[in-house]
Amino acid sequence: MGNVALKGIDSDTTTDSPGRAITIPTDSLTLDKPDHDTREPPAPASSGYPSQRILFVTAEIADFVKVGGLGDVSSALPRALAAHHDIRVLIPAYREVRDSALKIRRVGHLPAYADLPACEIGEVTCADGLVIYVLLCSELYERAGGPYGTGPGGYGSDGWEDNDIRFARLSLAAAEIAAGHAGLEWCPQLLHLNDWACGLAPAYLHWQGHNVPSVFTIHNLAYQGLYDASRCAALGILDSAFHIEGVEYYGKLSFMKAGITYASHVTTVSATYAQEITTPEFGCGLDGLLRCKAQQGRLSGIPNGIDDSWDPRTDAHLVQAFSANDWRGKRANAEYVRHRFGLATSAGPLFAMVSRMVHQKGVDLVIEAAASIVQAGGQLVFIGSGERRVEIQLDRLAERYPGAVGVYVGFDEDEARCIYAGSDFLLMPSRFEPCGLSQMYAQRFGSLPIAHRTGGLADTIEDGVTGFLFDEVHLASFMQAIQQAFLVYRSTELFHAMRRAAMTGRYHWRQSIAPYTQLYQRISEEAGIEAQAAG
Ligand SMILES: Nc1ncnc2c1ncn2[C@@H]1O[C@H](COP(=O)(O)OP(=O)(O)O[C@H]2O[C@H](CO)[C@@H](O)[C@H](O)[C@H]2O)[C@@H](O)[C@H]1O
Repeated sequence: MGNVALKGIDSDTTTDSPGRAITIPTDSLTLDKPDHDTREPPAPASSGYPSQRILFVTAEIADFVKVGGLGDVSSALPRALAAHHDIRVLIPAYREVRDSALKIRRVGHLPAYADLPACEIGEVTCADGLVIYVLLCSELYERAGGPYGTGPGGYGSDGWEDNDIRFARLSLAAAEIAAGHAGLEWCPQLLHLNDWACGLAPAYLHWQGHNVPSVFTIHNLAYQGLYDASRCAALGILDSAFHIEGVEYYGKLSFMKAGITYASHVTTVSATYAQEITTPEFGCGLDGLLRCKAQQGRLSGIPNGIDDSWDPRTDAHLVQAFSANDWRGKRANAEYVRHRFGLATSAGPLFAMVSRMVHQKGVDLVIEAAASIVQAGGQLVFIGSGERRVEIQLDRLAERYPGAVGVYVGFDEDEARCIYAGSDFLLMPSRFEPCGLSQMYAQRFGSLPIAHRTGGLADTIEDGVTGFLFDEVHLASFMQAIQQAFLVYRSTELFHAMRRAAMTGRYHWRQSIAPYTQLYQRISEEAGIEAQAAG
């Protein structure tokens, strides 16, 4: 693949410093493409594999409650997999579930176990037919606040004081349903578990002697569900399981480690992150265990996708629909965002950050870069919530640069969609990023991501084609990428070519069906063989 300076662009406008031309791989360009092309490359066939009954277990789902990307995945992936499998979801019955208009039918009951209270299982059928089991236990789940605590922005175990009980209850419910002990008419053949909140499920299955295969997906290794060892008895965890090859992690009980240790297979949400977490730099103290899983062929990366609702031609949240080559609609969204955030009319580029405002996301770097962006004629909008200290810094930034920096501290998906549609560039200097959905949404909406070359960002952004990547999480490296973005912005033809390339949809959940299906089949066969051998 050759990298050449783009034909027809004045070389002066594509060079920021001697010898540093902005280049674009010629065979990736879609310069002559007439319109936004969302055709997917054909996904590898999954039809040769039998359909399975799968219980997808999660602490959040965008249908009811979403803190971040896990909520999106939990809503979209089971729906995509439903094309091939009988897949149902299990979530706690949070207040938002009870308050929704959907009818809850009581279908099962689970007894108390250790300090985990008895609970009931309700069944909800969404308008599109997706069946969601909800764990009814008002003392644990019906509260004013988020799924993990009152503070927004994290998947942490440091929120509600009884999160160990709340999520052990969820995990045990999943295990009991899989073992056929919940009184449901439906019994899964396989569990698909997500992040630390479900980590104890395969452990309970193992301790209770049930051979049900499970996939444990890591969406973010940094949030581990760590608790004092003295909590084991309350959660029904035997002393004999509290050791280095069980659930013990540097003297603490780790839900994340339980999931990794006892699940049949561990996945994470991009190929690069699957490799990164086997290193001390990204492994959060679990890299040794993860290296071992990788050597056994029990760790893989299956990238996230995005669903059909992310389409600028049809998204009803936007002030005006648009497509590639129809930039009037995109400009109308930019005007809306500028107006909404109190920014001045400007011919300069609009940079955006849509994110949980936490250390992972590198918002400190964006705050550092803000002065240079504004001085160069750019504007910035932020939407997000998270660490209070960061929120205050953002508010100060907006006060310092009235008309050039706008901040909304909070969570609002409709506004987030307008910002992806209205912005020219999305800033994502994440220190690590398991996959990242925001950069895919931005690309689909013609906003070019400027991102750290890590995890899923490295896998989903083509530097100089569909966005910009930089190598080191420090200001100088980030600023180089921002300077490239300014240069491209000034060269309309190149800018529009990159936008078109970014908008050409390549990341769809349909592409995840085959790899998950193949994995489900493999671990089911292995469980069957082991069961026969054991019998
Ligand atoms: N203030 C706000 N208002 C409205 N919407 C907001 C918002 N702040 C964030 N969002 C939305 O939240 C989602 C964020 O998803 P990401 O995947 O980019 O990151 P997150 O770290 O939450 O997810 C983790 O899990 C996912 C799923 O696997 C991985 O992709 C990711 O790398 C990992 O860190 C996007 O839908 C974004 O639009």
